[in-house]
Amino acid sequence: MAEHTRIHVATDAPYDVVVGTGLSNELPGLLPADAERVAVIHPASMRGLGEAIRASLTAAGREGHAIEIPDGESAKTSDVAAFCWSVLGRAGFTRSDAIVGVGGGAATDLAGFVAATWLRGVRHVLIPTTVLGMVDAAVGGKTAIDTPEGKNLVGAFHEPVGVLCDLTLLSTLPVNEVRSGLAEVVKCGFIADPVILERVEADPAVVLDVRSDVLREVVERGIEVKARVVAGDLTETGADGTVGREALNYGHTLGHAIERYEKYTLRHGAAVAIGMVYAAELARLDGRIDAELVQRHRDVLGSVGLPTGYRPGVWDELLAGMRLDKKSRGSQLRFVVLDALAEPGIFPGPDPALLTAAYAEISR
Ligand SMILES: NC(=O)c1ccc[n+]([C@@H]2O[C@H](COP(=O)([O-])OP(=O)(O)OC[C@H]3O[C@@H](n4cnc5c(N)ncnc54)[C@H](O)[C@@H]3O)[C@@H](O)[C@H]2O)c1
Ligand SMILES: O=C(O)C(=O)C[C@@H](O)[C@H](O)[C@H](O)COP(=O)(O)O
Ligand SMILES: [Zn+2]
Repeated sequence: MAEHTRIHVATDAPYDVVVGTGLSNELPGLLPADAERVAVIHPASMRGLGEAIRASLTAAGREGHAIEIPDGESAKTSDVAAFCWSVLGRAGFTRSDAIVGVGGGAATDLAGFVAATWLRGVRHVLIPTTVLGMVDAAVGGKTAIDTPEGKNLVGAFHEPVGVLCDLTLLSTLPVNEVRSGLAEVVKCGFIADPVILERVEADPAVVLDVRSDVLREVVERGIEVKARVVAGDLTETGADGTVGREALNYGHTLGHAIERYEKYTLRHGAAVAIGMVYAAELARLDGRIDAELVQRHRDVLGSVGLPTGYRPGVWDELLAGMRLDKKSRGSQLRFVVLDALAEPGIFPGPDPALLTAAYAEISR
């Protein structure tokens, strides 16, 4: 397979997602030449990598600052954002300076949010270190922090100027994190690129191997789906009458409610996997898809070790959590569903009895 793949994200401020191995030489070329100061925002567990990037920037004549944030979802808070703003302020970051976000999706969501808000927006490059970050979180410009009321409730659309996906960084990633990332990859399979599903079905074990060409292929296919969708509808307005960017939210309505209910101890991808099976059951009960396609969700997700059901007895709490989903309009819930394989659609305001019946199907 080619050493480097460049996937172009053709939005109004276009950029490339570079996928390959040993990509450290690429960073200087992606950073704006006039950025004198560069802040490297990284989680505590990525201190070695963050410091190495900071040192390489300093050696190349820039003023490098490392900003360490907590691991995982606990980075996505207003307190952590305020800490980053404080470091940038004390170091004198101006509008021509830049941010590099390194880490999983939580770190890149926070780094992107800081870049979006500092001086109302400075340029940033993202270096995702998880499968999920590479295939999804670092691409497309959705940045966010959580509030106690729910997930990603505060944020902005702010695109990076470049994304570096160095596959060698995945060598330390626990297999459960690989599984979580594969949920978003599989999501891209169901909403747009069924070849992804065929690759997983052919050999689930090889897809879980971060050194395999198959993992690389499905990651690249997932990035291509995301790049295509966000280029058509960056800010999720669906203005051309199609489902647009909301398609990428497949499985997330229930998924986000479960994540919050679990206090973020369940991986994002695991929650989204359950949410996709729920959305598939909802679509079947509404007569949109058949039982075979629902079973395909369970089989593909289950084959890579993702959960496909959730506990009974918590429906009311989950329903309350879903009301703050960004696709809701007033008191109406809206779900991304499939009308057929690779044909996503919106199901606005399902009957409450249908919502409960679909939950019964995943919580037996
Ligand atoms: N902005 C978007 O479009 C978008 C898309 C999908 C998901 N997300 C967000 O992404 C987040 C989930 O991201 P995630 O699944 O990457 O989880 P994460 O960022 O929480 O990272 C998971 C854990 O793995 C560690 N880690 C990261 N890279 C590692 C590596 N190479 N080796 C060993 N450990 C490593 C992290 O420090 C963390 O403890 C959620 O907050 C989700 O909402 C955003
Ligand atoms: O990029 C998008 O658009 C997505 O919906 C991708 C999702 O995988 C991602 O988890 C996203 O952060 C969810 O967005 P939200 O708008 O529901 O917060
Ligand atoms: Zn997601």
